[in-house]
Amino acid sequence: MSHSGDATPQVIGNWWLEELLGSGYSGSIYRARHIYTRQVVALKVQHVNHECPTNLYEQNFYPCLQGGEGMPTLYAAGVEGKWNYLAIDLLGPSLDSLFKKSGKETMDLRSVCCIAMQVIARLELMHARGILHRDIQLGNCVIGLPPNEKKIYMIDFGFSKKYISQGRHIPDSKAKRDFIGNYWFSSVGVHCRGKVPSRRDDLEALALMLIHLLTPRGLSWTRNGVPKTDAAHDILKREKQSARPEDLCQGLPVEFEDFLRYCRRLQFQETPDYAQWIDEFQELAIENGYPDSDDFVWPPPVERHRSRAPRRSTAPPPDELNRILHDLTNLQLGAQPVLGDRTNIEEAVRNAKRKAQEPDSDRQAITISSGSDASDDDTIPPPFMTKKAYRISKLASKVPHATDNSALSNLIAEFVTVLKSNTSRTLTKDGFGFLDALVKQLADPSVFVIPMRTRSKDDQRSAEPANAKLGVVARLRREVGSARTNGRLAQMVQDFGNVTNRSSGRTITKDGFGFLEGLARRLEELD
Ligand SMILES: Nc1ncnc2c1ncn2[C@@H]1O[C@H](COP(=O)(O)OP(=O)(O)OP(=O)(O)O)[C@@H](O)[C@H]1O
Repeated sequence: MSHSGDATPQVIGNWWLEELLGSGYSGSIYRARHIYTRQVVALKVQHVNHECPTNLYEQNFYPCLQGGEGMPTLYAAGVEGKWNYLAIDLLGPSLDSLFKKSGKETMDLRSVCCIAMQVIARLELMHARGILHRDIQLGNCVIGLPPNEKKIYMIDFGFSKKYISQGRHIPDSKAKRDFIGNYWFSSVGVHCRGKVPSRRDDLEALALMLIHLLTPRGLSWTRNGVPKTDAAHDILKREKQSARPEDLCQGLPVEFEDFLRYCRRLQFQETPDYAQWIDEFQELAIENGYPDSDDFVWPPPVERHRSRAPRRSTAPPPDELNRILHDLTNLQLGAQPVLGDRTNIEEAVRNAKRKAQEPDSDRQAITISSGSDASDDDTIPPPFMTKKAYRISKLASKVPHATDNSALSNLIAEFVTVLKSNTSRTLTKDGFGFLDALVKQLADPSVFVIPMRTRSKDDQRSAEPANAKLGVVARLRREVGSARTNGRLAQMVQDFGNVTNRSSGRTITKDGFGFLEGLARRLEELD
C-alpha cells in the first residue's frame, strides 16, 4: 500500500511482510513472520500521517480485551520509519467474505443463529470491560484458523471507545454529532439521528446484520453500494430510518423482529440482557431441528433432518398456506352459499369431516385440521415443530384428562423419556407447557396458573447463578420422595420450573431428571 507515494517496505519492525490479506480505509493487513522467532501474525500497517490514526486508538483497547474469548491477542505494536504497526493473531476469513463466496442470496438459519449467539457473547465481554465496538459489520467478524475455525472473533477496534470513564457511564447529549460506524448496520439512532453511541447501538447493529443475512439481496439500503454523495447518503438514511421492524423482518422467525425492537427500546445507559438473547437464539436453533451449540460450522452442513423454513412472524408459512388452500379447493360444499356467513363454513367443515369418516366416503373429501384437532398420530409433527416438541405438546394436552395420580405418573415418566430422546437438555416452551399443566392438575384444575416460561422484567435482569439453581434442584430431588400431598408436589414442580426458567441455559440437570423421576414414583405411592 502506498501513502503519499510511500510504498510499504518488505520489513517493518522485526516482521517480514509475506502476503497482503486485506486493505481498509485506515491501512493494510499483511500476513507477516517474525524474522527471528518465525512467529506468524497479522500485521496491521498504517502510515504515520494517516488522517485518522486508528492503529494508535486500536492499540489502546487490546490490553483490556486480552484473554477474552474471541478477542485477538496483540503481540507487538510500534512505529518503524513512516509506518505504525500492530502485530495481532492471524485469523481466518471474515463473515462477509465467506457469505459472498457462498454465492447464496441468504445465509442459512442455523449459521445465523450461531453468529447471533457468538457475537452477543463477544459484545457482552467487550461491554463488561468497558468498551463499545461501534463498527459492527460482517467484515469485522472473522473466524479463527484451525483448530478455532468454529469460533467468531471480533476485529477492528479503530472506532471503539470506552463508555465507562472514571467509574461512570459516559453522558448522553442532545447535540448532533458526526456519525461513527458503517452505512449498513449502524443503528438508526446513531446513524440517522446523530445520537451518542452506547451498548444498545452495538446490539442494534448486530440485529440489522442478522436480518440482512436472512433477507434475499440484503437490507434494501445496502443494495446500491456505498453512497458517493451527501444526497445519496441522505436518501439511504431516510430509507433506513423509515423501515419498520415488522417490514424488515417479514417472513423471518419472530425472534429477529423482537430482538431489533428490544435493542431499540433499551435506554441509553441500560445494560442489555445478553444471556436472554443468547438463550432465545439457541432455542430458535433447537426448535428448527439444529444443535444447541453455537459452533459456527462453515460451510453449513447438509442437514440430516427435514429442513425447516423459518417460522413466520404473523402470516402462516407458505407450506401451511398451500395446504389450507389445497384443503379449501377440495372441500365439497355442494350448492351451499359460503361467503359472508361463518355458520355456513363451519357447517361445511362439519359435513366434510363427517363424510371423511364414513367408510365409503369419497377419498377426495378432506378434513381441515387445526392445532387442537390434529391427528392422534404422535409421530408426525405439523410443519415447523420438531418431533420432540410435538410429542411433549401432546403429552401436555393429556395432563388435564389424567384424573388419578397413577395416570399422571405415567405421563411424567413418558415426559422424561421424550426429554432424553435427543442430546438437547434445554427445557423448551413446550416442556414448560407440560409443567404448567402438571401444576394445575396437581393443585387445582379450576384455577388459572401463570405460565412459568414468561419471564418478568425482574427475572430477566437477575438470571440466577448456576449454583443457586443446582442447590434448589438437588433439594427438590431429595425431598420429593417424602412429599405428603398433591398440593406440596405442585409447589415443588412450580419451584423446579421457576428455577429452571431463571437459569441462563434453561437446561435440565441430572438432579432435574432425578426430581422428575422421583415425582413419578411418589405419585404412584400416593395413588
Ligand atoms: N487478524 C487478522 N487475521 C486475518 N485477516 C485479517 C485480520 N484482521 C483483519 N483481517 C483482514 O483484513 C480486512 C481489513 O481489516 P480491518 O477491518 O481490521 O482493517 P481496517 O483498515 O480498519 O478496515 P475498515 O476500512 O473495514 O475499517 C478484514 O476484513 C480481514 O479480511
